[in-house]
Formats: sequence, structure tokens, C-alpha cells
Amino acid sequence: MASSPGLCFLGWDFSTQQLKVIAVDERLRVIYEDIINFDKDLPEFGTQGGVYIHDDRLSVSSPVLMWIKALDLILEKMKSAGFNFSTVKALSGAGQQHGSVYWKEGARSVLQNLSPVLPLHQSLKNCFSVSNSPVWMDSSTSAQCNSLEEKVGGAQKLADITGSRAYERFTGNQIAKIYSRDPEVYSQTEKISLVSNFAASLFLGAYAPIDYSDGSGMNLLQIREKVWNQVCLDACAPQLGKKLDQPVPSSKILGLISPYYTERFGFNPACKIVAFTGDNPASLAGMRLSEGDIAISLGTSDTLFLWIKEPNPALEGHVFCNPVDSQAFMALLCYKNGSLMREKIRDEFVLGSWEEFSKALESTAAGNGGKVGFYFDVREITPGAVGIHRFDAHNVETPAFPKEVEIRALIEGQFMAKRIHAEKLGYKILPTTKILATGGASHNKAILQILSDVFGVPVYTIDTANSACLGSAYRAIHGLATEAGLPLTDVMKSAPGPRLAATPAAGTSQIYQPLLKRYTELEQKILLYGELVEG
Ligand SMILES: O=C(CO)[C@@H](O)[C@H](O)CF
Repeated sequence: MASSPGLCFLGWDFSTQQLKVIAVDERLRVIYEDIINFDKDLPEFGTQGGVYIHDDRLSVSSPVLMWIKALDLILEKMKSAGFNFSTVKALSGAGQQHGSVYWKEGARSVLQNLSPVLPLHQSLKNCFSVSNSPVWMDSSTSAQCNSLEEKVGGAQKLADITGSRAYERFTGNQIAKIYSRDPEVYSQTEKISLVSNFAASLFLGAYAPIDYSDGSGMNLLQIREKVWNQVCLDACAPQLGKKLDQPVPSSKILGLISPYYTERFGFNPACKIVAFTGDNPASLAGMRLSEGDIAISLGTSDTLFLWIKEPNPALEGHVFCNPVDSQAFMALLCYKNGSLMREKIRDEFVLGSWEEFSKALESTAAGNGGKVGFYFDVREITPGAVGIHRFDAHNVETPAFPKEVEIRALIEGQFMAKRIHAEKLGYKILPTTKILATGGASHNKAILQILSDVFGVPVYTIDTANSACLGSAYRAIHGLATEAGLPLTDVMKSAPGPRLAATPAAGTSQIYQPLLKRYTELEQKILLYGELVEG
């Protein structure tokens, strides 16, 4: 579908399983969308869910050249579809958070002199000192986390400074692991990017800086002062500050698009690049959250996040700098066992059919007859548990549930966990609270109904499940508007509002109140069991 003759803005999302692009016109109407699925469209890399899960079941990475080749492919798809690149006034984007890219010495000049007759992946194929980038699903850096917390003065001290205690997926700990595993590779690295500013660098044709919001996911940034914390930098690797450059506000205009794109695709040379950020911060921008609302992204990771004015970092969850208002913050809880777990149960029990999956949910009652399940295929973040645990109505562990019960136990368990840990962190569920759902599973009405029942509040969805992508297009506009001194809220007045998708079914709050209590007790039981088993 070609773009409209007017001006437009592009939003990009370099997520775990795919690369997405959305174009919106000046009235924020979506005029173009496209997607490259890494597993399906780039099979030569052999990823599963966009990643490699290594034999230790802890290390998880993605090939950086796959992300670059995906950009080559999607730009060619847009060109073949007749997209008019010359109408793009500005672009911004998002990347899966915490992942890291290691640019080899000499890469800067290659990036600045891209030949328009070559695809990006050919020009950049020798520019990375680490070919498989660690990504957010990695949990192999516990030693580095312990060391960082110790050097800073403890877990809560680190959370007070950076917004989070040390987490295995957080980038500072990943860099520390690479430095300790191979100091030579580290010394050959002239720049380290997150996935977000790596993607921005591709469009800029130069190294783009890390923004405050995605930089908050590294255990390195002082979230109030918005500067790197020198003790944290030194605890991870030597001279790290030089390899990161200074962080910038998420609405900063970084510069004009690289001549590579004007010559190869016909982009307007005046097209501006606005700082890229993390997928969740970009989603927050795209979902127009109001005070008290909760956003839940049901994607590869399930994440619950909300807009907050004051940071109250704790030993669970995260506080990031806000991507829209640099004086505000965003709170976030992340669950690794999101869509990949739902897809695994769907494939195992209903032959891969979402229709049958939904029928199973609709054919079972709220509360599942008291049966409760915990489904952690990979080590979960909150709580730090792994494995599948099923309990009957008498809290007796059982090896299996009937198909329909299993499917409901998965979904109820995923949402009860979110509610319990959100309330534990002080998130208040008020009578005016609403949930805004996004991500792939937000298309599934049966899943959203259970979300509404468990939280006891209405659930809304926005126009597209790609909120990070849409939010990035809005942020491209915001970057220009900031120059004119306009807040994003003014820019987004004409954006489509959220649509009501589900309200709590009668009587469900009486069912879930006791069940939430049991879930909390059973979670402690499996955590204790895990500690006993791991010793
Ligand atoms: O780790 C996460 C957030 O902290 C995930 O939501 C990733 O951003 C998913 F890409």
C-alpha cells in the first residue's frame, strides 16, 4: 500500500521475534505497516523466536547481522510496494531492551561511508566484535550481578541509584561478562550500543547515543541525574564510559538521515532522526497512558508498566526514566514466560490453534475449580523460579491437568502473578483504573476477558498491537514538536483513543480474591522448593 502524498512519519520496532515498521500521516492515521519475521523470513540464521537459547539454558543471544539483514529486506519490501520514501519527514524507533551490540574498531568509518549500491548487511558484515548479541532473555550473569551489588553497597543501594537491583539481563552485567570472558574482544570494541541506539546508528550513518529511558535498563545510569554512575561503570568493565558516550533525552533530534538512504531508497535528505528508545518505553508513548492506568504488553515478554511521577525503586521490578516527560518515570515488571509459553501450551494441547485455545478458555469457569499453575519454561524474573508446577484445589501438587484446565491455569496464573507483584510494589488498582493491553495476545478476546476478571477492571486495546512501533512514529513527531516546545500530549490529540475490549464478569472478584491469596502462598512454596533443589 503506497503512502499518502502528504508528509509522513516512520516508527520502527526491532523486537525479539520481528522487525516492524509503521508510517503515520500528519493526522496520525496509519498509512503503512510492514513486518519481517526473523525465523520465517531469514531462515538462514536458524533462530527460534528470534533467538538462540544456548545449551546451558541460561545464555540467550541473537545474531546482529540478522537484525541488519531484516532492515535491508523490509526497505526492499517497502520499495516494491511503492512506498514514497521522499515523504518521510522524521523517523524514530524502538528496540528490545537490554540487548547489546559491540562495534569493532574501525566500524565508525564504515558506518559513515555506506555504499548505496550494497545492502547494509554486506557493508557491515565485519563491523562487530561480538557476532551474537546477548539479549534480554539471557540469565547467565548472576556472578556479575552479585559483584556489582557488592561493589555498589548492596541491592537496594543499586536500585536507589539505577532504578533496579542487579538483573541478569541488564546490560552492564552483560558487558561485564563479555569483558571477563574475553578482554581482547572487549578491547577491540570501539562502541557498545543497546539494540535501540544500534538501530538509530544504522539510519544516522554514525554512532547514535543511548537515550535516558532505555539507558535505565543497564544498571549503569543514575535515573534522577541522568548520568552514568562511575562506580557502576568501573564495576562492570574498564573505560566503559568512553564506549557508551553520554546519554540523551528520548526526544532529542540526533541529526539527518544518512545519504545511504537518500541515494538507495529516495528518502528526503531533510528527514530527521529522533532518538530511539526501548520497546516498553516506546509502547508507553504509543498508548497515551493516564495517571493510574496500567499498560500490559503481551508480547514475547509480558510486561506490566505504568507512568509514575516519583521513583520508588524496590528489590522487585524496575523504574526507568520516562520517554515522554523527562521529569517523570515509568515503573515496569517483566515476565520472560510470555508468548513463547502460551505458544508452547497451544502447540502441545490444541495443535497450534488459537481458536481451540480460546474455546478451552471459554469452556472453563473463572477460578478453574481452584486449580493453580505456574508455567516457567525458562527461569522467570519475578519470581526467580523455573519449571512447571500444578496444584489442585487442596494445594496438592499434581503432574497434569486436563487440556482445558491446563490452558486456563496458564492464563490465570500469568495474570494473577502480574496483579500480585504489581500490588506488592504499591501499584494501586483504583475504581478508575483501566488496563491498556497491547502485543500479539491483545488480539485474543478470551485472554483479555480473563485479564479483566483477574484485575477486576476494564481492559482496553489500541488500534494496533504494535504499540512500540506506533509509539515510535508518535515520538518522531514529538521530536519535531519538542523543537517547537509542544508536549507529546498536544501532538497525540488526534491519535485514535483506546477501545473497550472486556469488563470484569459478574462475581469474578469474589472468586479471584481468595485465589490470589492461594497463588501467593503457592509461589512461596515453589520458591522454597527451588532453593532446596538448587541448594
Ligand atoms: O526485558 C524486558 C523489559 O525489561 C523485555 O520487555 C524486553 O524489552 C523485551 F524485548
